[in-house]
This record gives sequence, C-alpha cells and structure tokens, in this order.
Amino acid sequence: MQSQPPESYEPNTWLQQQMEHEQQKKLADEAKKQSAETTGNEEEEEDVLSKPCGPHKRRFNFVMVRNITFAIPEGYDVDGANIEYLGGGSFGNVIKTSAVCRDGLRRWVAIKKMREPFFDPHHARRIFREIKLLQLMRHDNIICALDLYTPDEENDFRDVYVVTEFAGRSLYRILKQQRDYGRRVLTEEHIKFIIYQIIRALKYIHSANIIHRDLKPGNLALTDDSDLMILDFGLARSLEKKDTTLTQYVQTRWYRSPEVIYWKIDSYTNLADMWSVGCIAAELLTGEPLFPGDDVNAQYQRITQLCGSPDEELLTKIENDNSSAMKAVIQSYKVYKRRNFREVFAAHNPSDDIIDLIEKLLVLDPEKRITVEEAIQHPYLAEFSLPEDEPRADHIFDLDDSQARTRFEWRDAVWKEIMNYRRLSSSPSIPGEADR
Ligand SMILES: Nc1ncnc2c1ncn2[C@@H]1O[C@H](COP(=O)(O)OP(=O)(O)OP(=O)(O)O)[C@@H](O)[C@H]1O
Repeated sequence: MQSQPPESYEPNTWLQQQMEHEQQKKLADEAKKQSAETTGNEEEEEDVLSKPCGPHKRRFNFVMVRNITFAIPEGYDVDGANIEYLGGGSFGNVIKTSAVCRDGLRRWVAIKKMREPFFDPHHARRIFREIKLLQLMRHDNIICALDLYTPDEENDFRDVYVVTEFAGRSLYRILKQQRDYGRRVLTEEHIKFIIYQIIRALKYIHSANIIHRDLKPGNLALTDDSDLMILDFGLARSLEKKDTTLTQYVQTRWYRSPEVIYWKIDSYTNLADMWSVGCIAAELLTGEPLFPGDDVNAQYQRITQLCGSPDEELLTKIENDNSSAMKAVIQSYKVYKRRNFREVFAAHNPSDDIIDLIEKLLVLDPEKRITVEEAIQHPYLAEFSLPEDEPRADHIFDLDDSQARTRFEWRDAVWKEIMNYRRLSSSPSIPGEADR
C-alpha cells in the first residue's frame, strides 16, 4: 500500500501550490516584458533571464505559450515567432523551438513540460520511467533526451522539462489531414517504409526486454524525408515485472491488443506491441482506424468480427492464465468467424505481402502472433531489410522502478536523474559550458 502524503500535501493544497507557483511565474514574466517594452532596449533580453537557478545553476527565460509558462534555458531560441505549440496529452504540454547544440549545429527541439509530475505516485512513476527510457534508448528510430532540467531548487522541486529532437509531424496528424482533405499523401512506398521503421525500432526495444505498450499514430512522428521516430515512453515497462497499477492507463484502446484489454491483464508480453503494429499497418492502408470501438464491448465486437472469436485452444489458455469466469464471459459474446483479409481490404488494392503481414500481426492468440524478429524478415519488408543495420540493444534495461515509492520518493528519484543527466554532443549547449 502507498503511504499517505503529509497533510500539507493533500491534493487540493498541492494543486493550489502548483497554481500559485504558475501565477508567480506569470507575474514575473509580465513584469519583465513590460520593463523591456518601456526601455525598448535590444539588450533587454539579457535582463529577462532569471538568476542562475535549479540544480545546475542555469538561467531561464519564462515564456508563456497557450497560457502555460515554460522555463526555457539560456541558449535556446525564445523568439515567440519561432515557438510552436505542438500539443498536450494527459501528462504534459509540448512546444517546438530551436537551440544551438554542443556540436555547433542549430536543431529544432521539442520541450515537454510535464503536467503536475508529482501529483500522485502513479503519475510520478510514469514520469520517472519516461525520463529513464529517454536516456537509455539509443536508436535512429527512437527519440532520446537531449536535455533534462528544472528551474526549481531541490526543496521546491515541482516542474520537470524534457527536451528531445523535434521529430516531425505525428502520424496521427498526417492521417487526420488525409481524411479531412480526402487526399492521400502516404504512398505505398511510404507505408512500407513506415512499417519497416516501426518494426526496426521494436526489434531494439523488445531486445532490451521493454514493452512499449502505447504504440499509436500519435506517438509516431515522421520527418519530411519519411524518417520515423517513436515518441513517448511513459507507459513502457520491463517485461518481467508485474504491474497492476498502471494497467488502467495502458494505451489508447483502439490499438490495444485483446489480451491486454480482456483476458491476460497482468501477464501480457511484448507481443502486445505487435498487435498495435497490425492496427497501425491496417490504418495506413485504409486511412481509417481499424477498431474504433466506443467502449470495450464495441471494441471486442469489432476485433472478433474481423479476427474471429477465440477458438477452443485459446479459450483453454484464457481459463488457465486467467479464470473460468473470464472464459465464461468471453463465451457469452456473439461468435464470429475470422474473415478473409484479402476481401476485407480489397478496395485499397493491397499487395499480397502486406495482407500476409497484417494477418500474422492481427492474431488473437499472442503465442501465435508474429514476433518482431520474424516480422522484420517478412517478405513485405525485404526491400528495406538490412540485418546488419537493425540493431538490438546491447543490454537489458533496468528501469529501477519496481519498488513501491511515495510520490516524494519518486520526486527524489527524478531529481537525481536530472542531477546526473549526461549531455550528448547533440544536446543544446549551455552558454559558457566550455569554461565550466
Ligand atoms: N520530439 C517530438 N517531435 C515532434 N512532435 C512531438 C515530439 N514530442 C512530442 N510531440 C508531439 O507533441 C504532442 C504532445 O505530446 P505528448 O507526448 O505530451 O502527448 P500525447 O502523446 O498526445 O498524449 P499522452 O501522453 O496522453 O499519450 C503530440 O502530438 C506529439 O506528437
């Protein structure tokens, strides 16, 4: 059981403190802006920077974007015209700007300000995992942390910022635009290259014993050259570790595998990610989400209408892995036969190979689903396949996140991550860094 927070940190008080903190920053920001406007002094920008603060005594500009105050470190571009709001999910808000990096190049970067990172232990653990994985992953198709900071002092630590390379537009936005304008921008070649890169990244992720658990178009970004990056590792976890607490958050339901939603809740494996790849591949082909169920029952119906109901063998596994009650529930649903995928997708003129791959991905029984190592060798991807350039992780990632911690202990752990963050050559440079 999680220990209770001290009284002064009851959620309401905590929230109130967060809001006051935001308010103070807003006021400071406005005051600085006004003073800059009155003097009209070009050099005023220097004065807008805060005093050195945070664990590394960096200086910050406090910039408002969509009513949210972002602490942007000295050295990053803070010209409002160059700052773009990319979006906000349940766990943070993201902006795009640029910064001169340690290798001398200017890069577009995405700055994510975590939303109330230490609100409760689950939330705090999610932030911890995301930060940990963004530092561990080193792969062309996976986003990694270029900077990790807070403007706060340790005794008043509330805000966490993670900087990653700007990875292009999200696949969600691209697909939505296709639908909105009724015009296809993703060609067959694009689709194949996208699927190849997702599977190439998953080969690495799974070899590190990590399950992503949240693969969906919104977590995949594409550059103008069609280079793909997997974003967002907040829901990822180590394979061996059981974790009941986060199950409720897992994945946008449409891309979730049946064993995650219905029958193996806590013991699913990395094959759950392969189901998500199947859903994404079918969506790329048709332009529409494959299983857009309004609720879990509707979702189940859509899945079984296409993939067929569980057969006797799978029902026995469900009974053994879960319970006979679960088996009975599954049996109470209407029974469907698996459809012929070639016929279902015929209107989109698919190649035999893409249909064969989707059929092998969208298999109800995870033990019979294609693995990432098999998928990357599938004939559909042969055109891009280059085994010597499809790296596996060189070790299993230890997330150090299995023990129960209070949100204050998670906060301490995140503080340590920020303190010990090792900057890359592609990380934004800190002015005067070379002299430090
Ligand atoms: N490095 C990046 N490059 C390009 N776009 C990014 C980058 N990081 C985040 N984004 C975009 O910013 C938006 C917000 O991202 P964020 O991870 O906070 O939310 P989300 O994934 O939409 O939601 P949730 O975290 O609730 O699943 C998304 O549209 C995402 O595609």
